[in-house]
Amino acid sequence: MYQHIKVPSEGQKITVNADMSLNVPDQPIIPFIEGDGTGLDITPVMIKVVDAAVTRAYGSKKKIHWMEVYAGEKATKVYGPDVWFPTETLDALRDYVVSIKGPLTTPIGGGIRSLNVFMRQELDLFVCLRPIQYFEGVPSPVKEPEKTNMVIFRENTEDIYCGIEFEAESPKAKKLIKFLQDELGVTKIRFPNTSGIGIKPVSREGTERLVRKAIRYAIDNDKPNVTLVHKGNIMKFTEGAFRDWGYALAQNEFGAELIDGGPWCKFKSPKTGKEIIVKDCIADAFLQQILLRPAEYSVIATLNLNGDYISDALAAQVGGIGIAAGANLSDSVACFEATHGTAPKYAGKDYVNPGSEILSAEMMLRHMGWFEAADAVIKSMERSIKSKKVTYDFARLMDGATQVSCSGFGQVMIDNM
Ligand SMILES: NC(=O)C1=CN([C@@H]2O[C@H](COP(=O)(O)OP(=O)(O)OC[C@H]3O[C@@H](n4cnc5c(N)ncnc54)[C@H](OP(=O)(O)O)[C@@H]3O)[C@@H](O)[C@H]2O)C=CC1
Ligand SMILES: O=C(O)CCC(=O)C(=O)O
Ligand SMILES: [Mg+2]
Repeated sequence: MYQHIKVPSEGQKITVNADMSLNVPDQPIIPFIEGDGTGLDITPVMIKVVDAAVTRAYGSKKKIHWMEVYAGEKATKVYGPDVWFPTETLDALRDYVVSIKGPLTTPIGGGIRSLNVFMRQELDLFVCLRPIQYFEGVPSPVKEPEKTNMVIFRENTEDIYCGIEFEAESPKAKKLIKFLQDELGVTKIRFPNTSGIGIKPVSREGTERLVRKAIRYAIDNDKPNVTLVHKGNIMKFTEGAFRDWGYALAQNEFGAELIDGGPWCKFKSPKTGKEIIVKDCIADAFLQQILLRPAEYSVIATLNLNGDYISDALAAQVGGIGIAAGANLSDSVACFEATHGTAPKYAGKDYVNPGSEILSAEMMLRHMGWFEAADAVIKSMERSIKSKKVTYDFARLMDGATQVSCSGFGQVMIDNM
């Protein structure tokens, strides 16, 4: 069926029911993309730790059958020099429903466009879910890191991030500038002859499906508030519309009522009866609020680029992107991945923290309903950090730490299971 992907001889596919719940067999086949750069280091460690957690939780009753699929530099070696994201990789990620990937490199300026963005768009993985959780003992630059407890819902398919761009002085950029000037009456492009042009599409459908997921998450997980983060004062019809559509959805679909004339609004959780507040914050102010008043923010719904910046900033508050986990989700398909990139200077050195990909796998196990295995990962992570046997990123900030390698930390986690 596939050209280069080898389907494991044992194991079955995860399937999706009509109501979008999953059928997870005891022996599921899970596709994984190793990733570029430090993906080579962290992905094998993630697999070992997850296998140990599954065995710890279920003995021989359950087992993941890993199926390697290719993207990035490895794909060009397997499929040929220009094949960065083979169609059969997309097919496998879609067909097998739940997958995990290491980071993929995107060159700056020229070269290929982001393979990560490509995958999210092609599979319509419209939610980038990034929980920010603090583990006791993790060194943090803030005084009270435990007050940072947020979950980011980042729109994953739209915005300036989606790659509609035209290079300065190219015929297309010239044509677009002329169209803007002649047809749309745009008079204020500073340096029109040398401007590159980027387009920022933000739709009502795209906003609503993201904000709906964020509000449902708040209901299902007993969270006190959802904050729409935007730069709508400046970009009125994209980021401002995101805010307005988000508030309208809260009122129309969840029955939220205005607080003191709005725009903040609130509704009672149908699960707990507690109030959930829907509010908004302009993105620049938000970046200082999360440092100064983190306890006031819980679920964050935001646009693609804001969500990218906010993810790394919040991760730093609880110890850095070495332990920042994430998921790309559609209504049916899920591909889990760390928040960080390929950290090329550390590639192949068995050096970096595998925690972010391990915790992304923990989210994957929870998504599959394998809660006991997910709990085993979390407990082991807690114990391992407390033991102070940690990778360089924590060791350089922790008193009395013993620095271990990437694979060494994986072993520490397995020993602590
Ligand atoms: N989803 C994806 O696949 C993503 C891909 N990328 C791509 O990755 C490439 C490199 O991007 P770059 O901007 O350097 O960002 P990275 O996230 O790769 O690295 C930035 C810094 O974060 C720290 N860091 C990253 N990974 C780890 C880890 N596992 N453990 C501990 N610390 C870590 C390191 O800090 P220090 O130097 O202090 O040790 C590193 O120098 C780019 O091509 C980018 O496009 C970026 C983000 C996401
Ligand atoms: O696609 C990339 O190279 C970067 C993506 C990124 O930084 C992210 O999704 O957080
Ligand atoms: Mg990023």
